[in-house]
Amino acid sequence: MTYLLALDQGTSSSRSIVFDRQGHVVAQAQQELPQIYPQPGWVEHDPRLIWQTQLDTARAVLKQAGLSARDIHAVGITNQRETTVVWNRKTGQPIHHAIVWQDRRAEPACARLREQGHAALIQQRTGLLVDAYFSGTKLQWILNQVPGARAQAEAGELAFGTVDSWLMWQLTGGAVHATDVSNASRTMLFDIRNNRWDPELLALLDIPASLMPEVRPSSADYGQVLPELLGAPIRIGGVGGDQQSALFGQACFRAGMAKNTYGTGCFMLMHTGNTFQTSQNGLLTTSAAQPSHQTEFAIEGSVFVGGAVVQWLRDGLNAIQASGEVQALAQSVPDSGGVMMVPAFTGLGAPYWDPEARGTITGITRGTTLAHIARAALESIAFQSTALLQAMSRDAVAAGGSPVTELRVDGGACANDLLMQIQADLLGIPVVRPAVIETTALGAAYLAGLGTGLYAGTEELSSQWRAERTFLPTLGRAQAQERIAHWERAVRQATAT
Ligand SMILES: Nc1ncnc2c1ncn2[C@@H]1O[C@H](COP(=O)(O)OP(=O)(O)O)[C@@H](O)[C@H]1O
Ligand SMILES: O=P(O)(O)OC[C@H](O)CO
Repeated sequence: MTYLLALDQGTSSSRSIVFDRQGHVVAQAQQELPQIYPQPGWVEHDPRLIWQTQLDTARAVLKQAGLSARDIHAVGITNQRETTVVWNRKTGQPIHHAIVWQDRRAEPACARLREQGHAALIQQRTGLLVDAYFSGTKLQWILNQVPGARAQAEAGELAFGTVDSWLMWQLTGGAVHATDVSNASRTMLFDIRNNRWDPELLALLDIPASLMPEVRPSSADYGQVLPELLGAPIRIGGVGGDQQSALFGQACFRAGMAKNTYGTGCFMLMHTGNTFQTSQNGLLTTSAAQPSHQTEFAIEGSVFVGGAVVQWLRDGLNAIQASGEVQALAQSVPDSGGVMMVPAFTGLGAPYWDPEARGTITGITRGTTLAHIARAALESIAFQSTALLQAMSRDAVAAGGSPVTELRVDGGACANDLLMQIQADLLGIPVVRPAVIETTALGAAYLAGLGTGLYAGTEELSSQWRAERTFLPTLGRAQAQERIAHWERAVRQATAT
């Protein structure tokens, strides 16, 4: 048998999964990653723990699967994106904690970039809107704030990387300082049409080019895992940012194919083929995972509070004991009884982009119960995702394509059948849940398999993709539109607060 090992380094945990050649999960191991909150709005990780937890799970999963490193054909890496690590090339030690993608400390630097009129250039080159979310201004912050960092950087002593680069450096004992195009596209420093670091943007943010990792396709030779780490050397054959990796694992390889990941937040990506297209509807353009040197793009939108609204029902309202109980509670009523929840706990993301918006629950009457609120909470996940998909479809049509015709889903909350049915009803298109919902890790395994010649091409991967269940819309379009209009009214109320 031939196996692939995916290392999936996420925001809240490090996971390792062994897949067989057909893409079935053979074994998985997971460890929590401690979060560090030094100040309001700041979020950090200890890079040494990122590495340690990842290595521990890789060792654990091989043990669980009863395999040795020699049984593993190749390793694929997928990771939380944008999170920024800077380390000393000689000692291999990080010079600061990793600044996590959620961290807002670079907002003043971004405001300056916007005020100085650089937003249009940045969007043209990188596909991104100027925001503290991306790595560029986090890296700039480290160089400016960590004592001695700038001088060391200018002397060529430091290396920058997103989490994939950091893991590769550790896995190869410092032999490889590289990243893939999909991770690079989240830095706000990468020219996504020409697949290279942009000298003008590096200069604008005052970042010496010597810090930057070499950029390779998502399927490529990324060196070998040191034999002492897992027991034998293994080739690293694939790397992808987690959302692009999920798009790949969902076999969305062609323009117009889209996936939504329902985790803490929701991340929706639509492949746009080889065409670079900036969104006219508040979405981002990003590099898709690229198995070859051919550029491929995606349009992306994210919802900040997705499954997290269910955590709030559990921890904030004590309405349920465990996330999985929300379905039964919400199903105990036929509808939300006119209650509408906009979970703008931390502002609203795409396509609304309102950092000042705050959560609202409207339409409460004497008859409202916790069950109505739970139903409205689930609906809010689907409404927010609907707004993203509608924005994407408008972008696709504006570029001469067609609206999205099917949505593939994954992530923890896609296990909720009621949520998936509500989603299909609102969208008016089939919502398809695959047999393997570990699509992020699967994407990395597939990229590694392609990079090492295990698969002939993406057609073979498309033929391996299997639906577990398809949710078809049952609600009339007029009714769906009425409900969406109600949601949009509620959003206007939440943004007016
Ligand atoms: N049955 C369910 N219905 C709705 N939400 C759920 C359900 N099960 C888990 N969730 C939510 O999904 C999220 C966990 O999904 P996961 O993909 O593990 O997230 P992440 O990768 O962001 O940590 C949590 O926010 C949880 O509340
Ligand atoms: O680690 P996740 O799944 O929360 O994903 C984080 C995203 O990559 C952030 O852009």
